[in-house]
Amino acid sequence: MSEQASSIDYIMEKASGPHFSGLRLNGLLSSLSSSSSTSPTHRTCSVSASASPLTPKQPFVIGVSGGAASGKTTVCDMIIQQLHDHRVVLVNQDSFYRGLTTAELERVHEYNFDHPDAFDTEQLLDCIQKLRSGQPYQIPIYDFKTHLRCSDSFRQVNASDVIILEGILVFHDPSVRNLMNMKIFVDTDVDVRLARRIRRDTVERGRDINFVLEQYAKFVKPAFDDFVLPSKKYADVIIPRGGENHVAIDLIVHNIESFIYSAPGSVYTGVDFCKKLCGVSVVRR
Ligand SMILES: Nc1ncnc2c1ncn2[C@@H]1O[C@H](COP(=O)(O)OP(=O)(O)O)[C@@H](O)[C@H]1O
Ligand SMILES: O=c1ccn([C@@H]2O[C@H](COP(=O)(O)O)[C@@H](O)[C@H]2O)c(=O)[nH]1
Repeated sequence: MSEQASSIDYIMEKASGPHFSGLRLNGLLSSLSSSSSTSPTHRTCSVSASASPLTPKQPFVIGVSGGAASGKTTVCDMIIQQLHDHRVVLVNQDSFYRGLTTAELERVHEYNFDHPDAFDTEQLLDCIQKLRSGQPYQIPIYDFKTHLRCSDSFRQVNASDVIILEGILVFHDPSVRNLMNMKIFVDTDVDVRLARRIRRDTVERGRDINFVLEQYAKFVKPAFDDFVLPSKKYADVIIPRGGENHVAIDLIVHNIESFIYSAPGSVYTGVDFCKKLCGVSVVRR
């Protein structure tokens, strides 16, 4: 054990006598949390109480929405990196795209991938419900080049402390949205999103530039205005500039950790949380 960790243990043990009743971490955290959520100026670090209250050890569900190429995946990766002491699973809404039929494939230029009906939301809901109740799930694998799902392989995900659901329309369906304990919207300038999309779709997804621009004007932009932007109002936290915004990401991670450490039935103790605040790595019991 490091010197820093052992000295924190010493301080906490010393404090755990008659004086310790003054440091009830759960109460402290919940009062901090509720005071921040009532103040508009602290809105960026409040946690939504919209999902049903967490039962012991139930995973914390985070929704991350925003326009295509806004930096959602990048933000999720940064959150996951900082939550390295915990079991975190990332679920991409993209994995739940319905594979196109032969007829749809023949007229792929006319297919709207940005409409809510393009996703199998029933299956996505089933996935989040199962993961939330601690069951494993086999997530489909969608191929952006063929517009089909792999018929014989899946991504197996297991029970976790935190579930992050990322996608352009994860706030659209109320039954999915209501499973979330925290909702984040990544807000990136429209020109930046288009420039990134052109690069990604031509380089990584092997698309022709004319197809990308035509698809953008015909489907992506109108669907952003009709479905994605209106769902921004459900967000608890709005991150301007996506992954560049380290301050917002640090605040979010801090808030998630305070919930994990203070959840009823948590495997962590108040000492763990104090260690974490002091920058000491905490190992799950
Ligand atoms: N802050 C950033 N600066 C530069 N490029 C970025 C930044 N964030 C994301 N990108 C790039 O933009 C593209 C889309 O980012 P991604 O995180 O996958 O967005 P989304 O998941 O919203 O589609 C990727 O190629 C990624 O590398
Ligand atoms: O076969 C497909 C499926 C989806 N798209 C586009 O992808 C984006 C959503 O992905 P992000 O990772 O959130 O950027 C959406 O705008 C669809 O238009 C596609 O082009 N082809």
